[in-house]
Amino acid sequence: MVRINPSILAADFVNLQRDLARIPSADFVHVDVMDNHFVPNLTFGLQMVGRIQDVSSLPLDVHLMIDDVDRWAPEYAKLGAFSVTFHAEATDAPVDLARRLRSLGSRAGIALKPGTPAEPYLDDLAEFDQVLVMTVEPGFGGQGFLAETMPKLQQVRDAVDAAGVDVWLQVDGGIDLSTIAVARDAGADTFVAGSAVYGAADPDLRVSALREAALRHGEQGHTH
Ligand SMILES: O=C(CO)[C@H](O)[C@H](O)COP(=O)(O)O
Ligand SMILES: [Fe+2]
Repeated sequence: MVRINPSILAADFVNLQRDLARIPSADFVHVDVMDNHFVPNLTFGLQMVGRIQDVSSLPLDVHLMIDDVDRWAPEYAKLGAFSVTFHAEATDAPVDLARRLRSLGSRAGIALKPGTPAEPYLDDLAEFDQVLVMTVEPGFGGQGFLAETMPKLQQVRDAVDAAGVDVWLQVDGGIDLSTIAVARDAGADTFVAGSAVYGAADPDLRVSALREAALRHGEQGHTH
């Protein structure tokens, strides 16, 4: 199973509805919320994500790069977001927050910055629906893929398989037609791509090409 989630961080913010309609073959639309606090960049908040939820035909994969997630993440679940991912670095009680998100009907994701170890969360994998291993420092699109995050991704993949739990493994940052194979090989099944999709002349064709690149690689040697 391979999921391709285009990030609208690379879309045209004044033509978002048009750009949302340009990716019909995607699985989810990835929505990056930044507060200029947790990361040094600012995008949009609850009101905007509510409107995206209203007009999008794809389910929302919300990535919160904000502080105060205990307060704010449940609000995104209440909007009807399919999945809400908060950063591990932004809360002292990730399991409690994940339970709250699930109780509100959303999937619960936990994200790890490149320098954040996975070990503290590996015993609680069943509490989450998704682990996002960041492959860039969060905050900006268009950055280069950090291959040094791959051992951590593999570690999470091994722990998920050993526990026999259904947790999606997402990568986000610098995913393109070549790095998607590297991340697939290390165990990712859910791929966020911003500039690789919206920088293409035909974004939907690029979604298909990314999916094929991941699947083709999987056939050739992927064993997870
Ligand atoms: O969370 C993010 C940045 O913090 C974005 O989802 C990510 O960077 C996507 O952009 P690109 O594919 O261009 O790297
Ligand atoms: Fe993201």
